[in-house]
Amino acid sequence: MSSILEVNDVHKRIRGKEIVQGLQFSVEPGEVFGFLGPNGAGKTTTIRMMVGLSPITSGDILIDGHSIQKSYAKAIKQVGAIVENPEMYNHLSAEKNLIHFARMNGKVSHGRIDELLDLVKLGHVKKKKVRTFSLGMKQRLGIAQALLHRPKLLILDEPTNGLDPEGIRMVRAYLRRLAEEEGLAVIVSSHLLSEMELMCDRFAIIQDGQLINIEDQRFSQGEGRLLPYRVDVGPERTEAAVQIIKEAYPDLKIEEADQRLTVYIEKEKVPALLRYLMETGFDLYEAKEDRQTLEDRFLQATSKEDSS
Ligand SMILES: Nc1ncnc2c1ncn2[C@@H]1O[C@H](COP(=O)(O)OP(=O)(O)OP(=O)(O)O)[C@@H](O)[C@H]1O
Repeated sequence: MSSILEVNDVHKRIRGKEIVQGLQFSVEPGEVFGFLGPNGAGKTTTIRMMVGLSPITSGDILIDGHSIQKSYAKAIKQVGAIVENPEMYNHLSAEKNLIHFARMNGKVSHGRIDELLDLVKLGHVKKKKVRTFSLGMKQRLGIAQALLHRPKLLILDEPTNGLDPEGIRMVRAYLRRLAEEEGLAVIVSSHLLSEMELMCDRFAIIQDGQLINIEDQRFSQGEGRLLPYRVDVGPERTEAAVQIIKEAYPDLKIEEADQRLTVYIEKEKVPALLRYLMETGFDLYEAKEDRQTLEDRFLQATSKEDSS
């Protein structure tokens, strides 16, 4: 499968300051890709380069194989973006707004406009004036607008900014649907970890203009995956518990550290293991999945090395 977006060793320098330093990643059709980083990390600057709003100092960005620098028209044709707040005419209805933007885009059928209004769940209020809309409804209309020309890549800078939890939940739900049903690739930026975790298939963590890590959530979910499970049977009995587990589960990977044991096991098999330990005479002080939260991993990834 060929990537819809390729960011190749992109640098951005403004007045001698390196704001983006060699970013490199790609985004595939049908995935929701997050761009995560603290304030000032360089997310907006990178997104502005992706859509040709800001020149690239060195490196290149390809959209559907076309360089945004050398073949701007071809590249941008595949992009729908909301980088700043979507411009809407408050005195016009949702439908009229889309008709207006459709005219600027060339040919867009009324069918497409209705389809998009339904997709972002505004079909029932399409005749209402935008000034009566909540922020979340305006955001959704903005997304419909960005999708008018059937782009392959949708770019949203902080799409849930200023939304309440219900609004965030809705944005999340239809972005996922768009990616799955239309094969659209979606890039969202945010400084909120919890949002990225819920919304994205993968996300890049950036800090000080550098890519620190790419998390692929698809590998950390799903059946058959071995989870680290920490079991505390009391420090004196840890060694004995390891032996007894090995007898019944000879293939299980077991680690012992700090007088605690960690087994790598499928979630569905955990109750049987715990039952087995209790039936063989062990007390269980604690038994829980030993997975670092995203927040732990993020803090670990972004914590700076002590330079002293
Ligand atoms: N035109 C400019 N001139 C000078 N510095 C700039 C300019 N644009 C951005 N910067 C600096 O580049 C860095 C990255 O900014 P950017 O807006 O891309 O970060 P961000 O990750 O989007 O942050 P936020 O979440 O706050 O929007 C910041 O330190 C910012 O001050």
